[in-house]
Amino acid sequence: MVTVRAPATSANLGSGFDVFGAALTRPADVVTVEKAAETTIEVTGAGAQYIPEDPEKNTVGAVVEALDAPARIHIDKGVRPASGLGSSAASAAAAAVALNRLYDRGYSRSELVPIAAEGEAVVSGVAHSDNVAPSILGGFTVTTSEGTHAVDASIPLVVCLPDVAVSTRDARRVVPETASMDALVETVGNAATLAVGMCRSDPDLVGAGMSDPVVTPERARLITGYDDVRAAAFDAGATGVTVSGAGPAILAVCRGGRRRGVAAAMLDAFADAGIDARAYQTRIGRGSTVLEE
Ligand SMILES: Nc1ncnc2c1ncn2[C@@H]1O[C@H](COP(=O)(O)OP(=O)(O)OP(=O)(O)O)[C@@H](O)[C@H]1O
Ligand SMILES: N[C@@H](CCO)C(=O)O
Repeated sequence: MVTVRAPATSANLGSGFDVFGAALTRPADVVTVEKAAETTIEVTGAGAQYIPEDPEKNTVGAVVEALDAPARIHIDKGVRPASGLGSSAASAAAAAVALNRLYDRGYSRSELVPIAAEGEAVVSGVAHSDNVAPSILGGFTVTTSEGTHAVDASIPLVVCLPDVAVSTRDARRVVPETASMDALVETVGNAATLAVGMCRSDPDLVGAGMSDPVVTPERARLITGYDDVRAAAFDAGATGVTVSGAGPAILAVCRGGRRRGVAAAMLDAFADAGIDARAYQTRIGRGSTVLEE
């Protein structure tokens, strides 16, 4: 038996659509696997009632297939589905690390990233790796078709999760098919600024580099109260605010000591819009951890 904890993640970070990702210290999924002749999946925890236990429909089932590793699997969800916090990816990441150990497949953490990404194709139609990469490797990650680079960074964050669901599949439909050269130049500049900020663990640079003129404005329209929550976070001292992944969670970058005030301001703004929400005071953290084997 092997048990692995895989953290929630925030993908895109604004300017790095389908490329950037960051592991969060909390929340997390915990997946336990035991060898079995046939794969069965049991799901408990946050939003379990919305998650299929059929291996054909669960992200973990695709990982079992890719590793040829049938197992009795228990998923304890800490990351609510359709959150923008890499819920589907956290389960897939934990399962990839756990099944690799259980069956002694010998893949490196980096080699497990595309394997876990097969699960994302099951739910969103695209095997994007920007959530599974940080959930496995930890830190800030840059993922391209050539592979993933991970950087340890110490950046305080708040993620505010409203009590509404936005599926990645739906949120990908609003992504523009084209962008102007001006928008491209602005985005490249911002993404590069953010990457430098991560290497320096500088929340001012990271926050400034999250601005994105292409995808985020379209995604923000799907989140009731977004503009007010964003403004409230800036007023409380956030250095940057954007949609986390495909939403509806909203990510705020903070300097040390500002998270409590930023979290309270974001919750108040959602409440003013008539929406219940919860806030996680978190930071960029480590990837999947083996808890028991
Ligand atoms: N193991 C799993 N954990 C969570 N969701 C799963 C899992 N397997 C299948 N799903 C399905 O995936 C969908 C949620 O995935 P989706 O990518 O939309 O959200 P997310 O992972 O929270 O978001 P994001 O990728 O934007 O961070 C739901 O329809 C859910 O039923
Ligand atoms: N890059 C993905 C992350 C969400 O899973 C998107 O924004 O659609």
